[in-house]
Amino acid sequence: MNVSRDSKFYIIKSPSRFCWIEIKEKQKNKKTKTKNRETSMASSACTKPSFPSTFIVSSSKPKSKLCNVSFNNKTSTIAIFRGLSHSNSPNFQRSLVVNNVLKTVDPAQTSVLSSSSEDVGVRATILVSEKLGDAGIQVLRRFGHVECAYDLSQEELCTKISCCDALIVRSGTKVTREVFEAAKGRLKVVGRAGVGIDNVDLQAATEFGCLVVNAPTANTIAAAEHGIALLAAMARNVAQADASIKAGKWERNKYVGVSMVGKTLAVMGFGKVGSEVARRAKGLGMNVIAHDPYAPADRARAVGVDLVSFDEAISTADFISLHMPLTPTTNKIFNDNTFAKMKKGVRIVNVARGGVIDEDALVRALDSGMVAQAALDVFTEEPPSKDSKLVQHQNVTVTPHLGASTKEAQEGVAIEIAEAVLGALKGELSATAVNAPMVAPEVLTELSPYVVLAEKLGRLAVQLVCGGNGIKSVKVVYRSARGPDDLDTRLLRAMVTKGIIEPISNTIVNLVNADFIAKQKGLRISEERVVVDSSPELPVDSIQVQISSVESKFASAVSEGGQISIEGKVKFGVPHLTCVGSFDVDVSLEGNLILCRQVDQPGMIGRVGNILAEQNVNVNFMSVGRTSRGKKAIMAIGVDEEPNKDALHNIGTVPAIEEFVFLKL
Ligand SMILES: NC(=O)C1=CN([C@@H]2O[C@H](COP(=O)(O)OP(=O)(O)OC[C@H]3O[C@@H](n4cnc5c(N)ncnc54)[C@H](O)[C@@H]3O)[C@@H](O)[C@H]2O)C=CC1
Ligand SMILES: O=C(O)C(=O)COP(=O)(O)O
Repeated sequence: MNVSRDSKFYIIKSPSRFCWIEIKEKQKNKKTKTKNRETSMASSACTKPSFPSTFIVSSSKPKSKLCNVSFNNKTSTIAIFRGLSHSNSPNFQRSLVVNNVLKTVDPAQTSVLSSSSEDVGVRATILVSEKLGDAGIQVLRRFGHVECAYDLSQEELCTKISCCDALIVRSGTKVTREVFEAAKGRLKVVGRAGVGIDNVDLQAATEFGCLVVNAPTANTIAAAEHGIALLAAMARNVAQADASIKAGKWERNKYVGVSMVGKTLAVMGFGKVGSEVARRAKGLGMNVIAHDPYAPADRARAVGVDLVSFDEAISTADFISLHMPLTPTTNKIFNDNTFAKMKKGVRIVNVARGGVIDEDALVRALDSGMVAQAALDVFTEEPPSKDSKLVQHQNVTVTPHLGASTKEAQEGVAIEIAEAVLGALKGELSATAVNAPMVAPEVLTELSPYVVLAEKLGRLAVQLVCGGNGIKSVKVVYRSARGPDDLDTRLLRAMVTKGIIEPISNTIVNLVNADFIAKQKGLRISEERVVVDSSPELPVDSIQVQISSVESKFASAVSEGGQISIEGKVKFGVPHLTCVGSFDVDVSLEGNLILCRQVDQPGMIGRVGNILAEQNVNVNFMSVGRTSRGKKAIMAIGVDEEPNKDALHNIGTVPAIEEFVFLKL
């Protein structure tokens, strides 16, 4: 990027095809006014209200990356970076220099451009809508343009989101279907800087192909410590006594508490937080039991805790501490019925989610004395209304959702989520994905060449289909020496689906939405595993993609069973096509592919090779498979360039060639 002198002005020149430019609105002050005397517009062929299609900028320093520009009577600072954009301003616009002409770009297109042009290295835009630890923000800034905008209304969030590649939230931002709709496909990842994802519409995220990741471990201890803090504060009336003394009273008899030692604590939800609460409560001399329908008994035994039924837990406990997620099953699981089954005078702590308690029922239970006290960090609606009977109840201790709010936890969560979001933006699979299969890094490394193979086979298979009946049924057959437990095929299935759907629609398919999109398009993808006697070192020996009940534009691709069938293997890390219909071939799946069926006779490779060479098409691989000598043969030719119409026509005129097809990989 040059900013060259022309009279008083500097003209933007871009040696690269694309260059991102960011406009930052600047307040007019005396200083900028002076500079602006030199600023002028070259053109105002501007169709959009505030932005010209080409212009000349001035700069006080030649070759500066910061220039002043004036248009529509506004002064702006323009920051020019080759392939980068950066601004803290919420009012920035992205524009593009193409052949030295500055153009405005529809924000919705920006991700398409960035992914189609690697040399651009465009920085992702990451919106952080709630307070995130600085360490995480620093990590994010190394990779993307980070905008921190807190307390956005739902409308403001929807407006901003269409310019964002990633959104990072805590529990206060409702990421609804509306938000995903407003993102118009640009939003690639939502990062929840914490555990609970009940504020994110996961179904909508999945439908829109947006990955949701969370930071599940960094705030566990903070939440557990807060649970214990509330338990002790409630038992000893700390909050009430504090308020009383500050109100000028000295009520020693009123705030006599209860002891915790020897009492039974029921931990409801024996996950990360629940088990840490249990460990700590045992240290306080409590008898701890737990209820969790999904927790392994040996994990509980290791902490010295008995797993019991829901009813047993709530009916025997003196204290109940809630640590389950808010789901349709746990919604208001503590209600009039369940309070009625509790031991009279029970004390309840909730640092999980407000929604697991029917709050009106809890008020009734408190009023009747069934529940002696409650200590609540979370509420159905946050913040709760000022006159909430529950919050105002004298036997209730409240904190404003502080479970995760320690310095240590917030730094940890911020780094954990920043890394997860950046990984997702780079296209890596996340270990903390909430709406996509989690794939361990070592599994991913092992599977990565097969992922490429799976997508290319899908892409090839769909191009072999002709006729307008639509594809209804696809079968993926994996031949492998490994048993089903040692081979996770979700990723491979998703990539076959991507390969099949993307060439025939404008839908972007990824690991998140593959199954959903397939279902939506009425495409049934079934899988079969065949155990073969190959090396168990390799996860997969071969992948075969079959499309049934369709016609093929290349009849030889139809197997004896009547389906289009192609098969591939990974050889030395490179995906190869190894079988087309009933013909064995061996061609690396790089560049593009020509498949020809011919009468097996000498000189065929040379003839087709010459036709391609005449048109400057480079052959990178060639393989011939035949049924038997002198009969039918399939020639698979890998080509770097796309042959033009003449070349394809000339191949078709070679008398021994009975059919051929050109396929793009
Ligand atoms: N107040 C705060 O600031 C914080 C709140 N939390 C909340 O605490 C809860 C637990 O978090 P983690 O332990 O990290 O999650 P986790 O996923 O490790 O544990 C949740 C446990 O609940 C169990 N569970 C699910 N349905 C259940 C049911 N019907 N009955 C009993 N148990 C059930 C699960 O099997 C799992 O073991 C979540 O709701 C989370 O959002 C977490 C961190 C901070
Ligand atoms: O991690 C969780 O589930 C929490 O509830 C913490 O919420 P927060 O990030 O503090 O809004």
